[in-house]
Amino acid sequence: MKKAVILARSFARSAKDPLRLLETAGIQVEIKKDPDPENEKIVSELIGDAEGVLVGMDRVGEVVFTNCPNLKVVSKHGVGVDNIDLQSAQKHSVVVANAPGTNSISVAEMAFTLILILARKIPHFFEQVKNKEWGATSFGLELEGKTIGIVGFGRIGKNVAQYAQAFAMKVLYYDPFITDEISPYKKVELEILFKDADFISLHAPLTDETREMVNDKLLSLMKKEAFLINTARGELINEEALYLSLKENRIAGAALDVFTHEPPFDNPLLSLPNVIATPHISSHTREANLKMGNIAAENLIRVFNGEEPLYRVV
Ligand SMILES: NC(=O)C1=CN([C@@H]2O[C@H](COP(=O)(O)OP(=O)(O)OC[C@H]3O[C@@H](n4cnc5c(N)ncnc54)[C@H](OP(=O)(O)O)[C@@H]3O)[C@@H](O)[C@H]2O)C=CC1
Ligand SMILES: O=C(O)C(=O)CO
Repeated sequence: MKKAVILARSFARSAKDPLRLLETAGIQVEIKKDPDPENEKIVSELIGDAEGVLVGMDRVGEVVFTNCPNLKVVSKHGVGVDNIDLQSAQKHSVVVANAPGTNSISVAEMAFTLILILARKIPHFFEQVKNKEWGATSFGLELEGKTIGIVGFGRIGKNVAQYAQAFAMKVLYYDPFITDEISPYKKVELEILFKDADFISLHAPLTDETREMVNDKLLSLMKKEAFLINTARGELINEEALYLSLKENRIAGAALDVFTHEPPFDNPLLSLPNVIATPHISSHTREANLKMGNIAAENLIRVFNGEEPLYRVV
């Protein structure tokens, strides 16, 4: 009987159907809690002699591939595969698969939720009510007529653009891999996007090109009233530069679902009054969790059966 270890945290919480898929396929499933997803040694120990692993943000690199020679497939419970060393996987002949599109609605809805929360200063007013202070102490903003800049115009970015259009916002996007204009949106250079947008939402994958793409130079182009929203990956931003921009009120605020190191409990960004944060939960809805789980399970089963996964990365 082939064995698969499940490390993806949200899978373990509500994965009735995907779990049934795996068990019906005759796979021995072990659900384990990963206490330190960035530590490859621990990840290796948890995988042990299993042939398959279903991961969330658990780091899978050379250490894991070397320590787990039985491993045949790494199935990502989600989209971004930046936590998996793809070159190393190829070197060790391990298949990597992911679940594109399964969480794009949830993440786009989350990004837009954060935009609305920032625009209407919800955390500030909630604190105020809890402190028994009633009435408006400051003004929010309407979205109508404002400009949103979307970095990375893939599945999630395009959903965010649709929502923005429904709010009568102007939509700018930057994506070097899209050559044609996608009407009614406007493709622009990254610098123009940072200069002109009132809200900037990041939706690019983490790659060598995008790592710390949001640096001091780009941040310095932003309007003083503009907000940055990141539901993609923390590493897209140089966090030190962002900290200074926010601390010196050179930009209005930021909403961050993701950080360079997670959990970010010691991250100074969390001490700033103009930052709101969530614990990497943009895809955590019942609907997306089920879709991610089913595709991730199906990918694993297919590779175990000697077939192509639905979405092979390498
Ligand atoms: N917080 C969370 O819980 C979640 C975070 N995510 C993150 O969001 C990212 C985007 O997801 P999704 O929209 O589904 O992915 P997609 O692949 O559909 O979209 C990403 C887009 O960004 C483009 N891109 C690549 N490089 C750059 C660059 N240098 N600058 C700008 N754009 C670039 C891609 O082009 P091309 O396709 O040609 O490479 C693609 O069009 C994921 O990679 C993941 O890291 C995703 C889900 C949940
Ligand atoms: O799908 C992804 O890349 C995620 O980050 C899911 O949490």
